[in-house]
Amino acid sequence: MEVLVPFSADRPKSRLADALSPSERATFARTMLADVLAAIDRAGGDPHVLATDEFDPSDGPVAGGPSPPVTVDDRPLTDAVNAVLAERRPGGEGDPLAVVMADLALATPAAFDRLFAGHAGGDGRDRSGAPDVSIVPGRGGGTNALVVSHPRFRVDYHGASYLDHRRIADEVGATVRTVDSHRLATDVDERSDLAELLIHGDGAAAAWLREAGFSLDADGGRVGVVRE
Ligand SMILES: Nc1nc2c(ncn2[C@@H]2O[C@H](COP(=O)(O)OP(=O)(O)OP(=O)(O)O)[C@@H](O)[C@H]2O)c(=O)[nH]1
Ligand SMILES: C[C@H](OP(=O)(O)O)C(=O)O
Repeated sequence: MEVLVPFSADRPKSRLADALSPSERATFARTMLADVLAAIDRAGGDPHVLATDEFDPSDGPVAGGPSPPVTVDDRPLTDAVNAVLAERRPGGEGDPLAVVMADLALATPAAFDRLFAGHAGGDGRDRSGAPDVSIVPGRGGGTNALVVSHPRFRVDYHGASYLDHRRIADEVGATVRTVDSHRLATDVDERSDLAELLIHGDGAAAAWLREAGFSLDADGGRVGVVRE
């Protein structure tokens, strides 16, 4: 299955400005991207990066790993993803298309395998009974991942996009499966999300955080992070 991975190459992770410098945010975003691409690849997905600017996936902070094709489209996220959906027509002439955000730093191959299950995509899996659209809700009402098998479904990101996507699916007559996954529901946007990565992450991004001096702060209330 083709897996579109939107990536803000030129202006990443502004909400982490209170924890990381601009250059650190760029490196951290690329490191999370590398973890996500590796997990997709190991789940049998075929990643394709949709980036805001040119960059070379093979020339980054993480050696090795997949070096997927990169399409550059500097339009806003929603417009860029909808242009691909309109061209591919997944579930029409085209195979199902997954859309997975590049900041799902806890994602594992098993989590992606559960998401892809049932949506045939040239892998011969039986689609009988499969949903037209699978949605992975993110923290704060977002949409962390989708699998689309309906030619008229379109995205509308930001805000309570999970609810927007359920409405859009209803409007086009698409059946929906909501995928409840702790690992795929955790997108790393803000300082508080870094604790999740230190607790549950075992990839390059978690290692990068530790090497940058971050550790858990469990002194009172919800666990956070401190930086030495
Ligand atoms: N192609 C593309 N990807 C985007 C765009 N904005 C965000 N993304 C990617 O979409 C996913 C979700 O991004 P957000 O967390 O909303 O935005 P972000 O740029 O990572 O972080 P913030 O600057 O804090 O909003 C991440 O994989 C981003 O790299 C965009 O305008 N175009
Ligand atoms: C992509 C977007 O992320 P957020 O802006 O909510 O972090 C969304 O989930 O709709």
